[in-house]
Amino acid sequence: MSSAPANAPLRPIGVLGGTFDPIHYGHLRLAEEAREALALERVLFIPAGDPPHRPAPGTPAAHRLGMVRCALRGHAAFRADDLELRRGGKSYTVTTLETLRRRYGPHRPLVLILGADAFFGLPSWHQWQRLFELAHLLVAMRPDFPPPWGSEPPEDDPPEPGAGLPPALQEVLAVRRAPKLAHLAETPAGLVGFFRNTPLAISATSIRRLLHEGRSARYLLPEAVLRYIATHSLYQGDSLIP
Ligand SMILES: Nc1ncnc2c1ncn2[C@@H]1O[C@H](COP(=O)(O)OP(=O)(O)OP(=O)(O)O)[C@@H](O)[C@H]1O
Ligand SMILES: O=C(O)c1ccc[n+]([C@@H]2O[C@H](COP(=O)([O-])O)[C@@H](O)[C@H]2O)c1
Repeated sequence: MSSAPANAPLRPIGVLGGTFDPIHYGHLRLAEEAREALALERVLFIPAGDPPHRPAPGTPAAHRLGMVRCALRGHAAFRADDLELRRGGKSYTVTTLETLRRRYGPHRPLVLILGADAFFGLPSWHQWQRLFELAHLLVAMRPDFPPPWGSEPPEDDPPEPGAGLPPALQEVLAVRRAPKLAHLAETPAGLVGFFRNTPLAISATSIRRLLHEGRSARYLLPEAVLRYIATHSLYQGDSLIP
């Protein structure tokens, strides 16, 4: 039985989709900081079966899911969710959010967490405008990409959208940008929050490259994931490196 009072506000659910080839500390730290900042009840890590905007991943979906499960073990609020793997076809985020909206009901805040690189490409996503009907967006910094906001504002001011953003995103932000992150917990969907997460210059691409070259990837991803990779002899072939 839940210990929350009957009229307690519904805590938001975080959603972090990715190819996770492999999962690394950039993903995990982002999810942890988002969980803390927004008091997320849980964060769902959703490996894409067939990621829409990139070539098919070199690593089978079962192994990408296996690595996510290894990485999340022991964290009570983090869950691997294989809904996109079970669904088959292109892993459109809009379809995933429709499923989650049915699962959690109309009132629960859903927060789609994504890095600045993914956010810049948003206008090319399948039915991207529908995403805002289904969830909020929390946009995180990535050191190798320009931040989605312009010059760095003083700590207490909300960051302003950057001039380099595609016009379609500027239009969306003019209406939907949340002045405070806390607003994302107050309604089910529709806002965009900019997140001052700890910038970590870690990517799955750089990890695949290190492993392919026989170099160490320690401390870029959990030891349990490195053991999984060794056990299953992953990331040894040329075709896995772009
Ligand atoms: N270091 C990071 N900091 C913040 N966000 C990240 C980081 N790495 C990945 N993300 C975000 O996590 C989500 C899933 O990323 P993905 O699984 O594609 O990892 P990746 O490291 O970008 O992979 P690849 O190098 O293969 O493109 C995306 O929204 C991405 O922007
Ligand atoms: O729905 C879309 O059209 C769409 C287009 C590109 C990316 N996505 C999702 O964005 C997440 C990050 O994608 P990627 O390729 O950076 O791993 C992952 O969950 C993808 O399924 C979704």
